Amino acid sequence: MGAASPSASAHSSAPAIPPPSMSQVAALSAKALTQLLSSQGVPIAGAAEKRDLLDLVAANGARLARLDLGAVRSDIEGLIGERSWDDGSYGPLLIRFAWHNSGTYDRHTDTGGSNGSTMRFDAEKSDPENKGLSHAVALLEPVHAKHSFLSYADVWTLAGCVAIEASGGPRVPFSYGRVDFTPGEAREVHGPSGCPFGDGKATNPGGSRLPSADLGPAPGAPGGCPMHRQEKPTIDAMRGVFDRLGFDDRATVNLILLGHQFGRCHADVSGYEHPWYVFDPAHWNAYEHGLGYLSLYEMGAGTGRLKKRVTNQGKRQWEMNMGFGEPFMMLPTDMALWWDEAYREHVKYYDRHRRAFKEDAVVNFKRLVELGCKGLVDEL
Ligand code: HEM
Repeated sequence: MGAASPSASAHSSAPAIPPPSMSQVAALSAKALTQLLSSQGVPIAGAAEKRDLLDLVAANGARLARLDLGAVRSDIEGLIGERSWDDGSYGPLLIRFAWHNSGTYDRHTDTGGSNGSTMRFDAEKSDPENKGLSHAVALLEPVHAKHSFLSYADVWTLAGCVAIEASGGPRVPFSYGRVDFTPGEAREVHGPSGCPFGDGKATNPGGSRLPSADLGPAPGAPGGCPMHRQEKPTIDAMRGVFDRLGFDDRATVNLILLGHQFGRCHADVSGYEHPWYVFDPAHWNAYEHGLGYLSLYEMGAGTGRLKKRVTNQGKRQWEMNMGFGEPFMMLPTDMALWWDEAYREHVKYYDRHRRAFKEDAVVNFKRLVELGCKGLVDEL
């Protein structure tokens, strides 16, 4: 995945905003259409069916502009700085939530992803990889109740974009128009469970389509052989998941480094412990203030100072204790970005090109949260 093309950001004057196309509008729910029309002062009395609303949109096309989601963004932002939660922020939880909603996409079947908000259904809700995310669902419920012209799928996804920016990262532009599947629609797409869950066994033994952080050492790998061979099962599976999503190695590295500069692991959620970036886990930091991931990897992985430890929950993680209280931690999949030669080149590239890291992060996160979504409309 290359850096954002300069031409995309180099316009000096604001481009004219075209109204949404009819095919984009047709993908909106009746609620969203009502909101769109009301926000532009179009009287909707008597328009009972979606068909009538679409007729009104067609008749008033010139008056329709994109929706301004500023009020939704600021309501979400208002929730994020919660002092009593972890490191004083719900940001990392919301970023992980948006990624887990989207990371189920399968480009081979064009199923999964954030569209449908299938994490409302039991199988995906109780996927062990999604443990802890019910807090995010509950947190965002009032936001959806207040702005119910947006689907859950849109609110959950927008929250991840807002969280990146509210945590000191770049603005991730958002496009809306995801729908919430009814149980019947979800079963039609995914079978009895109604979720993209259960068919990920090749990459995650639990059946989740999300990546497993550790599949254990390769059976029969001789002790002392290079780590990329010893940990081949985990590396092959994570590459398999990101390929299924449609991301190459560079985008994979970019997305994991983006996500795992924020937040922490929780013994009672995943069985792993501690933050990736001890100094300030609630903010975009690793590439902003000197000490990037490469420095961490070089100090740790490169010199053998990241030491393997098995947590009380039986999870293998790598830690470097620099005497700041908590150690820096790495999951086996994080270590894989150093162990695997192809991934490692991208880690090194981003350490030297930190602006490209940020630009790519915006492009890749937006792409991630739009996988499988059709007819989205850019917010104003
Ligand atoms: C191989 C891929 C990945 C694996 C195996 C993985 C695994 C994990 C695990 C085990 C946790 C700890 C959960 C807990 O104990 O609370 C976690 C947390 C987190 N992940 Fe990932 N992850 C991956 C990729 C990503 C990506 C691509 C993003 C976003 C772009 C991301 C964002 C986060 C965030 C922000 C947290 C912290 C959550 C919190 O503090 O509550 N992860 N991840």
